[in-house]
Amino acid sequence: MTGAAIEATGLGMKYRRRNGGWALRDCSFRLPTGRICALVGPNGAGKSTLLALAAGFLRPVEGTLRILGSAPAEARSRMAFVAQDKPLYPQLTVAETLWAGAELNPATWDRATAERVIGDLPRDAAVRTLSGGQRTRLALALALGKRAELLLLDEPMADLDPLVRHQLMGVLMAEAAEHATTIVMSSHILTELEGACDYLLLVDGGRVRLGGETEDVLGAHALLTGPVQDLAPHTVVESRTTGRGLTALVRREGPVDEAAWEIAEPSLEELLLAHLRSPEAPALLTPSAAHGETVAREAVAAR
Ligand SMILES: Nc1ncnc2c1ncn2[C@@H]1O[C@H](COP(=O)(O)OP(=O)(O)OP(=O)(O)O)[C@@H](O)[C@H]1O
Repeated sequence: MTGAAIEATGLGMKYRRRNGGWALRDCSFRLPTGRICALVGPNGAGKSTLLALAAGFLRPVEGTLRILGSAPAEARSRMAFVAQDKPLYPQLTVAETLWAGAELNPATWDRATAERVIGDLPRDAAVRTLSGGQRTRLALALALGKRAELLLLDEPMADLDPLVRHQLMGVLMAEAAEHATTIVMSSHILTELEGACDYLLLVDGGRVRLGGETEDVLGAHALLTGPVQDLAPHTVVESRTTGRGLTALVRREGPVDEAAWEIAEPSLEELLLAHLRSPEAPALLTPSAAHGETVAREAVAAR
């Protein structure tokens, strides 16, 4: 088994201002190193909370979190975190911000990559005069220039125009491939994640509902269409009656009867939407994402 970039065991987090409600609860999972992980889930699911805990910006109320084998605070020099609000020093210029990045990371600073991310942003512009998308580029340049082993990116592409988004996704993927960087990237734009991410974490209601290699999680499910009503022995995530009988997204529990069903593999979007519409569907963690005895018992082997 490869090393873990993130290992969460019984992780729970409450905010004091939230009247005792859990922002995250009972989260146990493992993210192997070298993966590009899509962190998805509805608004308020707990994605930013999970990333801030991993970055060591918040402390869990329950459970433990190991980042690259250490406590989050001890792993800070080996990871980079781009928070949703992209905090930067407004009074500095672009050039001064890059200089600060180089000064803070003298051993690892990768100027060429940082410059590539910055593109044509005027180096003498003050950060406070930059647009939202330009600030994002600068924040990503700092994160990528640090040459971290783990990049935690909270909706990094949300305010970028399509051209820049495409270009920066390319830079991210190239960096990940060249340096085996682990990337965790939250996003609501599923099409953006589909081609780029090889690992998936679906968080919903403060819990991890799906975790593992995207291919394996998708492969563990099937879209079935047919005239029959009996879906046993498969676990039904979502089903609806259509003109052609029944269409269902199921978790395969053994071979599917090919004579009875038209079988298709769901797209990432179909899989995620079906789970979000069916909160009662049981969680699925593939073996590489399962961590701890309890989770291992619940883990479903990828088919
Ligand atoms: N600073 C805070 N104080 C109090 N409650 C908070 C705070 N930050 C987040 N929460 C609450 O914790 C829960 C999880 O929020 P979080 O920001 O982690 O969700 P998210 O999945 O990142 O959502 P989004 O997709 O909208 O960014 C929400 O119910 C939210 O209201």
